Amino acid sequence: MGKKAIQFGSGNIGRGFVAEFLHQSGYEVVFIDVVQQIIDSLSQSESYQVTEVSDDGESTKTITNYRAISSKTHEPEVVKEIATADVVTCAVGPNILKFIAPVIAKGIDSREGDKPLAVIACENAINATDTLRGFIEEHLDKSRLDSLPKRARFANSAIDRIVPTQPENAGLNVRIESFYEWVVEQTPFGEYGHPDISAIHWVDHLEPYIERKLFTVNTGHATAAYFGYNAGKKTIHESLADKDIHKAVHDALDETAALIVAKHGISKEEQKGYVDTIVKRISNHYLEDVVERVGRAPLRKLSRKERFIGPAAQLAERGLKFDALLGSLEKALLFQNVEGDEESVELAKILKEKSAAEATLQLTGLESDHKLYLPVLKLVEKVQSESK
Ligand SMILES: NC(=O)c1ccc[n+]([C@@H]2O[C@H](COP(=O)([O-])OP(=O)(O)OC[C@H]3O[C@@H](n4cnc5c(N)ncnc54)[C@H](O)[C@@H]3O)[C@@H](O)[C@H]2O)c1
Ligand SMILES: O=P(O)(O)OC[C@@H](O)[C@@H](O)[C@H](O)[C@H](O)CO
Repeated sequence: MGKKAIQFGSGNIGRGFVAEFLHQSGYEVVFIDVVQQIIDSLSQSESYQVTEVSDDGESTKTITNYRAISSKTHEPEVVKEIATADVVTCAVGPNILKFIAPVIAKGIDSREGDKPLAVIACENAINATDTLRGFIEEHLDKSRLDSLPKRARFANSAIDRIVPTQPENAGLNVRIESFYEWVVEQTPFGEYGHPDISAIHWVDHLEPYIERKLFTVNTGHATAAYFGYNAGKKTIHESLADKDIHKAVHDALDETAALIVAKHGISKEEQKGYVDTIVKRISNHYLEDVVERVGRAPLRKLSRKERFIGPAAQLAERGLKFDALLGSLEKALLFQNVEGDEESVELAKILKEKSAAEATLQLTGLESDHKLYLPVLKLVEKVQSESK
């Protein structure tokens, strides 16, 4: 039998990145989603195209050898597929992991244990696979937990490729940037060895990679999005063309660079080169990446380990500067009541109805004795008083 991968989430990253590389490595891909329209489109087509766009022009790859199943209407089929798969990946969003866990648990429970399933969550979050594993374990047959390592192995990953919201008439086709990075822990696979997926850079320690990615690409991206949104810009490219926003992004990335250099032993020169590449990437005008996509789900982005509070808290602990990150945070707090974004509506409600202390705790999870707590509390008070 050929190699089979189950991909939860057939959205931008699912189709445009994960499935592309699974396909390239010889896997049949079974997409699992809950949106019937996308299941139908995938089921009724034999191929779709992934087009890389850059200054060097366009280059298109055709993806074939896939099927699609709805976990909403056909859960038993999904369980059967997982029982005989080599790999489970997901790109559904960090808040959705708890919803896909029960069916993955059933699939793992129905495996016998000749070779473990490789589970790799491909989300923008620190240790998303560990989070998914925690939810899966809540649903596993407790009497068989001893044999879990023979039935499944779990590896954290860092995934980087900009896949913007696609034009409405694009169908299944995806336009993306040519750059990509997919880094995954290899130690969890132990004696079995990691799965054979050509795009992946396998490492023993993921933290430097995931923190560098989240606190550079995503901190810079989100800073451009929130400043841009508040200045009436449409895209990230347009935002970065504004010299004040460009400076705000660089200032924030100078601060996160200080953390990355101090914590992970990456040289200043290497980090500077990385930052320059990232700013060039997020400025890519071919991508038409709208500020609402990049700023989406502000409650997740404001949380304790995420792209602003995560690095700012660590900088504060080290006695290093974090003022520019506070500037980004202020703009993020103003991303309120954005059409189609439930979290932005909830953010507005929290800031309106809660005291500054309650809102600070709920939004950021910062401990009241943390060095970052008071500066953030003051910022929350300022945003609240200016909104009145
Ligand atoms: N787009 C990017 O540039 C990019 C890059 C790197 C990482 N990521 C990360 O990848 C993840 C997905 O992002 P995206 O941009 O592809 O989002 P997306 O909204 O395009 O895709 C998410 C998909 O998950 C599906 N889904 C939702 N609930 C589900 C469920 N219960 N079961 C199965 N499928 C479900 C949705 O229907 C949708 O098709 C996020 O964690 C994001 O941070 C995105
Ligand atoms: O996906 P989010 O909501 O965590 O962040 C939005 C963008 O910054 C993100 O999708 C980037 O495009 C991506 O992380 C690039 O690798």
